[in-house]
Amino acid sequence: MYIVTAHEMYDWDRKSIEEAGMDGRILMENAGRAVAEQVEKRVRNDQHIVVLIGAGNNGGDGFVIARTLLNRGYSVKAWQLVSDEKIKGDALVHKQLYLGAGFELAHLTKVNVLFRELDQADVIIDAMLGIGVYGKLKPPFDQVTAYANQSQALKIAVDIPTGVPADEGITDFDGLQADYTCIIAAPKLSAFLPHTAPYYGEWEVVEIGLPAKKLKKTSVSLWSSEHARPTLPERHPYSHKGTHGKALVIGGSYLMPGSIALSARAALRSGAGLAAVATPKSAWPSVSVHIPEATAVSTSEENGVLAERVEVDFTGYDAVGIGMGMGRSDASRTIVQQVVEEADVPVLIDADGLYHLKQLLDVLKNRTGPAVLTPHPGEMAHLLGITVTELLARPFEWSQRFAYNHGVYIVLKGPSTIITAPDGTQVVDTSGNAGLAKGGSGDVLSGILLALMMQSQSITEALCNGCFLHGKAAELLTTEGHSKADLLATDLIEGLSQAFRTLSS
Ligand SMILES: NC(=O)C1=CN([C@@H]2O[C@H](COP(=O)(O)OP(=O)(O)OC[C@H]3O[C@@H](n4cnc5c(N)ncnc54)[C@H](O)[C@@H]3O)[C@@H](O)[C@H]2O)[C@@H](O)CC1
Ligand SMILES: Nc1ncnc2c1ncn2[C@@H]1O[C@H](COP(=O)(O)OP(=O)(O)O)[C@@H](O)[C@H]1O
Ligand SMILES: [K+]
Repeated sequence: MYIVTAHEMYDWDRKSIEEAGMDGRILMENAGRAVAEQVEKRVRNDQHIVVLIGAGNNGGDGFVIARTLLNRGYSVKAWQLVSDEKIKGDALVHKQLYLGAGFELAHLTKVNVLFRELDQADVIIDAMLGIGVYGKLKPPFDQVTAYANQSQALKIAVDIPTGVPADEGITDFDGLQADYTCIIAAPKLSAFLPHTAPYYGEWEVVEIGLPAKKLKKTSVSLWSSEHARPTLPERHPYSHKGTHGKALVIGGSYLMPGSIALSARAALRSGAGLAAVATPKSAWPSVSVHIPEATAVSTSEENGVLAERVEVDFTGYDAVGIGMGMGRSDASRTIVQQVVEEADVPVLIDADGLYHLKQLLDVLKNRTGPAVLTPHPGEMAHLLGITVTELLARPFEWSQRFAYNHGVYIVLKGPSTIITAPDGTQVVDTSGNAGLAKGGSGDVLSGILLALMMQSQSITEALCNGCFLHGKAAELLTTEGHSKADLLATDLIEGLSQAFRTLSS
């Protein structure tokens, strides 16, 4: 499923009408009816519904919704919040159809009268403003939105909650806090941004008859189980351990042996044929106890951390992961540099490896083999030299710029993880839940990604599937047995079995 900007949405709409001969009035009818169907699933017909209607096409959808629900016997009061001359085009056609059907329309004169009505409402349908919003809400939308936000009624937004921008980059806005948003035709970028996504509540996308072929291929899409199922690595009956790849993970330290153990174990649980660990000798006993299947690479150490170079031949491995629990000593930076310069196989850089990478960006640019960076927002902001707030206002744009300029893959982690390829194409994975907000989850993800990178044709697919399995494992574990509070990274590794089984069945 493609994720669109407001511009891409308008472009799709325009081409459907101008090139495919679609009629905007039919699209509006389809949109309103599709939303009404979703409303019916959530609302009983003894509940009182208030539909708030604005000036644009979002308001036009509101007229269709009100008419459809009234025809089906629901108790509905439609409120037009703007003056008559502001209702134009397709919205005016549907206003006339609404009135022609003999239904009553209330006009806003004094906001207090509307507020008394909202006090009586069980359900508020927000058809005030859609993707055409610009700037902060003007009266009466600002007051009505603020009042609705205080209401206990179920709030259902049409396409996008009023006031919320469709695109990234706008942080100063007042938005309607919806419980559920019925998105028209394609999810907008803001459904995946940490500062705007919470306004949507739960959401779903409804199809309204826009010709799929008229949507210009957008650069962002959404990953789902339908993509994961056919692209997950298969295990051929005659395969051997070498077929599934030998991973080398470099990291860990005397005081932080856990991270590298989690990564190595997650890699083997995700199908890697072999895993070797390069960690200080003093850390190895604590690591190996958690992962007897892994082998150790001989290393030298200084004060419990890896010293200078690791004496390994990278050509003996199918992928290298570096940084987990490695520490931030100068010596560990030289090892990150060594890996970036010398390992031609795909390299995944995480955690302390990313900290060092900030000083190695020129080396990174000159690298020819694939590189995958797996930052959380703090690490990504550090790499870019900006604040986390600046990053999160435009995570798609920043990731795209960095991936393109440095020729790397980026997995920007979060509730909506953004996977960016060096050519700038982006995929969003929304699997997972707050059970993952605990130290160690990221180390597990690195191991999963490493294993899938070795077993997949496409690195992007490997990264998308890895994030999806990680999130799915958390979802399955917190549906049965675990809670989001008690879930540990080690549980997540064991939960991978169920995630793999669910996706392959
Ligand atoms: N293919 C499509 O794109 C379709 C879109 N539809 C609906 O149309 C919507 C987009 O329609 P429009 O482009 O008319 O946009 P809106 O419905 O968001 O209305 C924009 C109008 O609202 C006013 N406005 C903008 N910012 C404001 C602010 N800050 N405070 C107060 N008023 C403000 C302006 O008068 C502007 O013209 C979508 O969100 C969707 O609900 C559907 O009708 C069906 C088809
Ligand atoms: N609230 C959340 N909802 C969904 N996923 C989350 C949430 N919080 C964290 N995650 C996921 O958990 C992982 C955390 O990674 P990271 O911050 O690097 O953790 P650590 O390095 O401490 O193990 C990422 O994959 C991230 O997407
Ligand atoms: K709306």
